Order: sequence, then C-alpha cells, then structure tokens
Amino acid sequence: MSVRVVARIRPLLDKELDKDMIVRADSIEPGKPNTMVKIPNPRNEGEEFSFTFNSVYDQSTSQETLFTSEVAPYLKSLFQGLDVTIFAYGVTGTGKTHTMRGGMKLADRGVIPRLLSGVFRRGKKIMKDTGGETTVEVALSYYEIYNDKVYDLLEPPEKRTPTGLPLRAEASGRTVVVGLSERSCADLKDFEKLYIEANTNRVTAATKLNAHSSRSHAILRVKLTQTTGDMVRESTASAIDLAGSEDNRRTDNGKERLVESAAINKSLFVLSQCIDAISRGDKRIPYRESKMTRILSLGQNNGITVMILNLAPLRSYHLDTLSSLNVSSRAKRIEVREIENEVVFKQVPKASSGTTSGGIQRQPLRPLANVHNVHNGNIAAKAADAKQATDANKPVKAFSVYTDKSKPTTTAPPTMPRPVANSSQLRRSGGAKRPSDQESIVRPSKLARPVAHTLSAPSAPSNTMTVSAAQIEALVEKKVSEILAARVAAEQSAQAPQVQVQPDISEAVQKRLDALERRIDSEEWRDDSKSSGLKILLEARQHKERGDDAAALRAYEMALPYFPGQAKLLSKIEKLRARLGGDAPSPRPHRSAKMEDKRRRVFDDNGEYHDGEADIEEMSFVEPPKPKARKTRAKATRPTSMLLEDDGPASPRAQQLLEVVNSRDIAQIKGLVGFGSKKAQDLVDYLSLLGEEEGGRISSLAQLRSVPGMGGRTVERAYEVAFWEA
Ligand SMILES: Nc1ncnc2c1ncn2[C@@H]1O[C@H](COP(=O)(O)OP(=O)(O)OP(=O)(O)O)[C@@H](O)[C@H]1O
Repeated sequence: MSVRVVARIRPLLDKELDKDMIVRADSIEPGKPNTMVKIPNPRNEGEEFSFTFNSVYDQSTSQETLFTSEVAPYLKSLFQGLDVTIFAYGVTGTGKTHTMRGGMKLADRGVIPRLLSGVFRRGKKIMKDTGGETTVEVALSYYEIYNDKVYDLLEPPEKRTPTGLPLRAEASGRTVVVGLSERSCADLKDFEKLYIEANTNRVTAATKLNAHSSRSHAILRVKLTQTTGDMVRESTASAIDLAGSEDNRRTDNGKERLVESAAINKSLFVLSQCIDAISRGDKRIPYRESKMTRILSLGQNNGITVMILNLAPLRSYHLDTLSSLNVSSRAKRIEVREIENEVVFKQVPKASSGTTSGGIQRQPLRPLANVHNVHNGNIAAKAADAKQATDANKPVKAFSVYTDKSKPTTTAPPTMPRPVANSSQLRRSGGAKRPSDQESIVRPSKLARPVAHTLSAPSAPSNTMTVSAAQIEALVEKKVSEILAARVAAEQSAQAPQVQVQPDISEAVQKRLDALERRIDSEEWRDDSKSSGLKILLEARQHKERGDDAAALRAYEMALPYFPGQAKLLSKIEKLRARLGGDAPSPRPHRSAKMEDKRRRVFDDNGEYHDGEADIEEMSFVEPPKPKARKTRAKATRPTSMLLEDDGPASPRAQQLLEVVNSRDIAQIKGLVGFGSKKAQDLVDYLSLLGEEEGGRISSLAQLRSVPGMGGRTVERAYEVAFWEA
C-alpha cells in the first residue's frame, strides 16, 4: 500500500488575523469527509489550487479526533507484527510538535502519549485474555538528529560526543543507530517520566516564526515484544517529529540558528528529492545524503507509514505551504510493503551434527523492502522475488530456514517446528487488514532471526542456519545494491566469487558480510576524508584572507595528506614558507624546464598567480596538445583542476560556471553538460533555500558539489566541457 498522507491545518494563534487566512479544507462532495486542501494561486488570487490527500483535518480538529482517526487503527496492526511509522512534516510553526507531542493537559496530549497509552492498554488486555501465556514488553529509544548528527535523548547532553552516534545499515535494509540506549517501560507513568525528561534534552529555541521551535528531528521508537512460549514477535512504532523548514528571509536568525536552519533545510531538501526520485521510479534514491532520510527510509521500510502534513492557514506562509503541499502530494505515490515481522523462536537447540561453529551473530539477510519502489529494478532483487513466488507455492518447511538442495545436508532435523504462517496466534487475523495494493501479490517468505540477539533472556545457544551458496549470493547482492546503489551492485555481481558450499556456511555468510561492511566503510571514509580535506583547505583560505599566513601554512600542511602530491597545494605551502622566511621548500613535483617557463609565463601574464588556470596550463604543458588526445587529457587533469578550484579565487572558468548556476535560469542551466530539466530545477530550488548569509548564491565549486544530488562528477563535466574554450 502507499504511504498514507493526511493534512492538518492548525488554527490561528493569538496574534494572527482571520483576514490572513488563505488555506482551507474541503471535500469532493458536500457531506463527504474533507480530502482536499485549497489554496489560492499566488500569481492569480482568483484561481485556487486543490491538493488531494487521504484525509484533511481543519482548524477545529481535536487531538483526540486526529489520533482516533489516523493512529488508533494501526495499534492492532502493530500488535499483529507490523512496524508503524508516523511522521509530522511541515514548515516551522505549523503544529508538528503540537500534533506529535501536544500539551500537558489531557485533551492536548498529542499522538505520542496517546499511542503509548493505547499500546499499554492493548498489551494488558492481551496478557489478561491469554491468562498470562503471552507477555508484552515495551522498550523505548528516543534520539534527535541535530545538525546532521545523531544524539541519544535518553542520555544527558554531557554524554554527547562531537560526532554523535554513527548509523549502520542492517541486512533488513533498516538503518539503525549504533550505541543508542533503550529503556524498558512498564506503564504509562514510566513512559511519561522518561519522555518528559528526554524532551528537555532536545534542542529547541525561540525563532521569529515559532517561540518554541524544534531545531532537530526527533525520533521516538517504541519496541513491542510479544512472547508466547518460545515464540517471540517484535514490532516497532516510530513517531517522528521533523524540524520545520525555514525561510531565513523571514526568521532574522542569528548565526547559530542559521547553521541549524541550513542543516534542517538541507535534510528536508534531500527528503523532497528522495520523494521525487521514488515517485519517478528512479533507480538511485539519494537517501544517503542526509541522516534523517537514511533513518526515515521512506519507501524502504515495511509496514505502515502515515505522513501528517502540518499547515498554517496564513498568507505569510503562502509559498512555503505550496511547497510542502507539492512534496506531500508526491509522497502519496510511495509504496510501502505491508509485511509483518516474522516470529522468531528462542532457545532453539543447536544442531547436533555440528554443521557450524558458533553460528552467526547478526540478523539473517532478508529480501529488500524497497525493491517495489525501484521500477527499473535490479537483477538480484528480481531473481529473489521470482524465487519467493516459487517458494510460496511450496509447503511450509520446518524451522530450518534455508537448505542446500544441491547437496544432502548433515544438519540434524530441527526440533522446533515453525508454525504455518496463518496458524500463529500472533499473526494477522484477517479482518483487520487495511486494503492493500499488494493484496494479490504473494507475500515474500520470511526468515527467522537468531534469538540470542533479539532477546534479553538468558543467552540461548545460537541458532544455526543452512544456506545455499546461491542464496548467499543473491542475498549479498541485494544488500550491496541497496547500500551502494545499482552501480556498485552491478560491479559486485561481476566480481563476486562463487561461494562454494562449505561445511560451515554461516561462517561464509559472516565473512562475506564483513568484507562488504569493510568496503562500505572505506567508501564512506573516502567521502569523509575528501570533505575533511576540503574543510581544512577552506580554513586555510580563511586564514590567508585574514592575513594570518602562519595559520594558513599550518592548515595547508594539514590538508596535504588528504591531497598528496597536489602541485598547487605544494606550491602554496612553498610560497608561504618562503614568505614567512622559514623552512626549506617542500618537495615539488617534477617539471621540465619548458614547464617552468610556461609556469612563469602564467604568473607574468596575469600579474598574479591564477590558481586553477595556472594548473590547467601547467598540466597541459606536460603533454603538448594534440587534437585527438584532448579529451583524454582533459579527463586526466580533471581531478587536479577541480580540486584546485576548491580553494583560492575562482578562475574565470569557474566564475562563468557559477554565474550560470546562480542565474537561476533553468534554460541557461540546462545548457550545461550533464544538466537536465530535473537537475536544473533542483538546483534552482536549492538556491532558493540558501539563507541570506550565503547571499542566496553558490560561491564555489566545492559548494556546488555539495548540493544534494549534484555529485562531483556532474560538476566536473560541466566545468570541463561547457567552458573548455573559456
Ligand atoms: N492544532 C493546534 N491547536 C492549537 N494550537 C496549535 C495547533 N497546532 C499548533 N499550535 C500552536 O502553534 C504553535 C507552533 O506549533 P509547533 O511548535 O507545534 O510548530 P512546529 O511545526 O513543531 O514548529 P517547529 O518546526 O519550529 O518546531 C505552538 O504555539 C502550538 O501550540
């Protein structure tokens, strides 16, 4: 089924006036529930735009009505093993925190306390109805993403580290926060105490647009564990209060608020790009460009997702409101698989024939959840889907998850039969299911998880699994394609060695995954290291501009390990050292006498050293120009020239490129190599989000490269090809 998108229009606040109201809820036919938001066209007030959602709640809607209509129905699903995600989205000051958290008075309580109240009530009822045979445990984790860093809200702020908590992608496709604390919660009182205290750790501040503005995205995870005998079912409700986008022309934000605002706007911009990409059916979804989108995993996660779009009815929010209406309209197209989490078993005896040594210490890989949103799909995913469809027609197996059909296995027969899907008392009872677009599709088979990992019960001997080589391949391929996107998946599939069926299959899985993780880590490291280097270069530049040559020299030297052997960087260091009358010159890259002449000429002609151009000249001198070889040479020099543009004054070529970019003229931007309509539009949208401090402009190639969705390669191509003759 699709993401459910509902809109809520907040009432006017004390100082707001009736005459400024421009947003209203409407229904398709009189007497029917509201499903439309109407708002005038800002260019022609006589014309009205209509946006349709699953439901629209007007100013008079109480907290109780919203909860009863939009959240309470999914409590049942949560207890049936589905994950439920509810998130509030909207411009600053539109009522997201009011909707999710609410006030202290009973009637004002928002979605989160009501959800917890419902969870405890239902949990108690289940325990009572089963005579205690089923136990229900609730555990909370609560964290915020502030300036793109993750902080645990259940821990005091003093415990925060400057880098925050890291994220990790699990085999299931879910992104988890590493090192997050989890507190078990016995009842509503327990919860309130924890929640109120944790909220004091969240970063909020007064802005011109909201006296208590959230400066971070807050994510509450409620983990529900239902245990009946040795069957355990886990499901999670996530309630997310996103920070609101801000137009800094209206905020009067000071420096600190501006930094927060830039981080908030950037993550929301990435979210809107993800929504666009999913709704277009793109293969590459830019989740990884912000922590918030990685965590939210819109369209990747299974279960039920409800997006609450909060709106202010006022004219002063006109353009912002239109923008959120547009994004939310597209979010309706995102498909989310309504798949229950599987039942797992604790205390499964270890196979006596000893096919493993120790078992695996991670969740088994499961089919990726977001394949349904990747319309031009990947091969591994398709193959796995086809396999699932075939498997679904076969009789349900005993607890062994995978068997290698090609070879008789020595694994002892499992002693614990896995219940047939519909016979489990914890499974869906049929009637409660929401109509699903996927109804006719056979559900993918689910795998059991090793229990030792998921339960806090005394450690049980870990369960071992028998996995065929082909299955290992398919699963690993899918993980790769998810994390590194289709490009890397294809690479991986081409290089993947054939895993032999070995006596200890779980070890093979483990090894493969470890290698994969190392690879991903190193990919991330490369990105991080490059951006760290660029940051240091920027710092150096700032020192230089302030006339602090000694500090500039130190910073350039610090940047050197990130860009080893860069001629321009070495030359800067050398010049600064000479100016400071210090150390011996640093080693220079080998240059011919002719090259030195040319270099001097560049200095002389321009009066002053012109960084990027000088290096391009310099590099082109190494190989005298040949018409045919030009393209190859351009390619070879690209990284150097681009890097050199990151620091120092922009060359005429860079200036020309930036002028086109900052023109905000789609036609001009589309004239750049590698810029289609979409990229041009995204760039213009991004420019409109830039605060006044940045002058609403992109001022360097490094900044252009950091625009979400842009990528270094695009900028390089635009730089190299469009103005080659410049
Ligand atoms: N439905 C509502 N009924 C009454 N008051 C509301 C409602 N929605 C919002 N408000 C009030 O509007 C103001 C702004 O709301 P809130 O702080 O929830 O906005 P927000 O979207 O979370 O903003 P930010 O993104 O800056 O955190 C608050 O004073 C809140 O009490």
